[in-house]
Amino acid sequence: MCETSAPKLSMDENPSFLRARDPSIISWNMYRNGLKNARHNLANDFSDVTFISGSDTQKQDNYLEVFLRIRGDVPLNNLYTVENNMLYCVLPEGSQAARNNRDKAQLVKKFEFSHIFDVHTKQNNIFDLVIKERILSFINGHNSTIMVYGVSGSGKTYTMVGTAEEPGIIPRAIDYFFRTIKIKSNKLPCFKPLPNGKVIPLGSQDRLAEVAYLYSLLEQTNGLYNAGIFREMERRLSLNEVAIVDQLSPITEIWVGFVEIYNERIYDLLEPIESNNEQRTQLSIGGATNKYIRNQKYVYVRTALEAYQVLQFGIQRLSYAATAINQHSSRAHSIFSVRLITGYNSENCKISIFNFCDLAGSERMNKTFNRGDRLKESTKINTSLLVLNRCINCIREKQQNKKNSSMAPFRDSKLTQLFQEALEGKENIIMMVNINPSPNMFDDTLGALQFSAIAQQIVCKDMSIMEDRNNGPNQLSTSDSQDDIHKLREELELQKLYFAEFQEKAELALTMETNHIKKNLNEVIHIKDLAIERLENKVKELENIIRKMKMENSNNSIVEISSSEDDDSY
Ligand SMILES: Nc1ncnc2c1ncn2[C@@H]1O[C@H](COP(=O)(O)OP(=O)(O)OP(=O)(O)O)[C@@H](O)[C@H]1O
Repeated sequence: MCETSAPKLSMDENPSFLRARDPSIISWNMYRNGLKNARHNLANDFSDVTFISGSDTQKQDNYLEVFLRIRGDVPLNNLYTVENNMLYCVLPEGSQAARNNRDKAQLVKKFEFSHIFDVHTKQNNIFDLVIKERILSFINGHNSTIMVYGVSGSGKTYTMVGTAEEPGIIPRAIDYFFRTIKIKSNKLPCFKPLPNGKVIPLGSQDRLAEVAYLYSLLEQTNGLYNAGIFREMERRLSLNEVAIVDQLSPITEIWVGFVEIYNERIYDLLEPIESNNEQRTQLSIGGATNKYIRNQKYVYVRTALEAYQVLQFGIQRLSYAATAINQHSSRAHSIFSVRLITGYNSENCKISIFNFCDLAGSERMNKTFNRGDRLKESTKINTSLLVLNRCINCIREKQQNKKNSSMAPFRDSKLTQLFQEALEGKENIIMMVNINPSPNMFDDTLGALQFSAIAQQIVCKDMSIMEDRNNGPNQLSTSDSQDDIHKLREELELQKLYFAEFQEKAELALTMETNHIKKNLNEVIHIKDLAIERLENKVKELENIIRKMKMENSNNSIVEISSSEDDDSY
């Protein structure tokens, strides 16, 4: 058995590509320190000289990324305006928010997001901007979670799953995984992921049994129908470009799991359907710090079609119902989980996990008029979302005030127990908040926006997604690229000299008579400007090299799919 949790990276342990390979960064720090000292000593004498602030070049905190998607088929009604990554909303007359608002001058609220996907956004825009880079990171061994949050009917499931014509994040991700890492479609699995993040080798009987289990699930879905839809979707998605993997590890296996949390109970959506047993088995949570779902079933898949069919198998069993807000409303939180096992042998393999978490939507009783089972469901949904809100609030407060000793109530809901590590910023997690801009949903929407405002203040560990891209799928291979890199090294050496000269001048300036300093500082600033220009050129050159590498790889590569510019709906 091999120990297998994806490495958790911090900025210090794993500097990103540029940091790791760029010796000029050391000079940059020297330069920055030099400037700080110079500013400290000289600010009084030369108030007209603009210094670059030390904080400008210091690493910023890495905040949880929160994206907003505004439902596309509902007019904005002049209530919402998007400007860059800001959302402005006018409190509509008659809304509870307007009634509660004591400060009459402040009838507009402002929320900032990592990015806003407005009503014109296509499904592929979200995938390209938010998910693609995380898939590359996942292929390189890092865990990722995406959580969609919002009021009932705001478009969460549409964003996550989508339709046959407009596939959402999960089908696109499935298509992307399998086009990037091609697995032989008749291969038997060698290892199996356990729910606790470990992996076990499989004996020959077990390997056959796993494939038999997959077939038994596929038989129970409307396989042919799904296959037709998927083939058509796959044909259109295949017009989109994917990353290229030159070399696959000898062991590369994909397994998928799918659970729902319904009425605060966890059910496996991939467990066998027992025709004579209506009762579903409830699963419990295990693990001390890293929580997992005990006995969760993972299914081995070798093609995108198989993965898609297993997804559909689970979706058919998800708890949906019609409510006054949404004809097809998810009554449960669902977690579709992809596990990738890579490595060389049983002693040396690792697993990475990508969780797609579609939260059930909050809903007000006075909007849904729910009764009976629906009412019980909404109460449980609202309670678990409230716990999520409280946890987010508490984490934010603790991070901002280290003396704050209050405990976040993770244990109060299954959802927050499972995602505690991620919510605390220790794993890579992003949130997609969906809103329905209809005026009668305003008060509920405002609640979701306020949640997002708090969530984005959570500080996360830096997962340094960037370095994976450069160490992983796109590797330097040709002699041309080597030459280019060699030239860049020479350029960097030159820059180091520039920075050293700059440092020397700055130090000299500090020791001089006041009337000489200005002249020297002007020289220093000139050298600095030159160095910055060179740095900028270097970045451009690097970009060109990477572009060139991709083209070269695409000529020799295992996988190459051309892109089509005129297809913007996929
Ligand atoms: N961007 C969009 N473009 C077109 N239709 C959309 C869009 N977003 C949502 N819809 C439609 O709105 C309806 C509600 O969306 P969806 O079921 O995804 O909401 P939800 O947030 O998941 O709701 P619930 O929490 O109740 O499950 C669906 O019919 C969906 O097709």
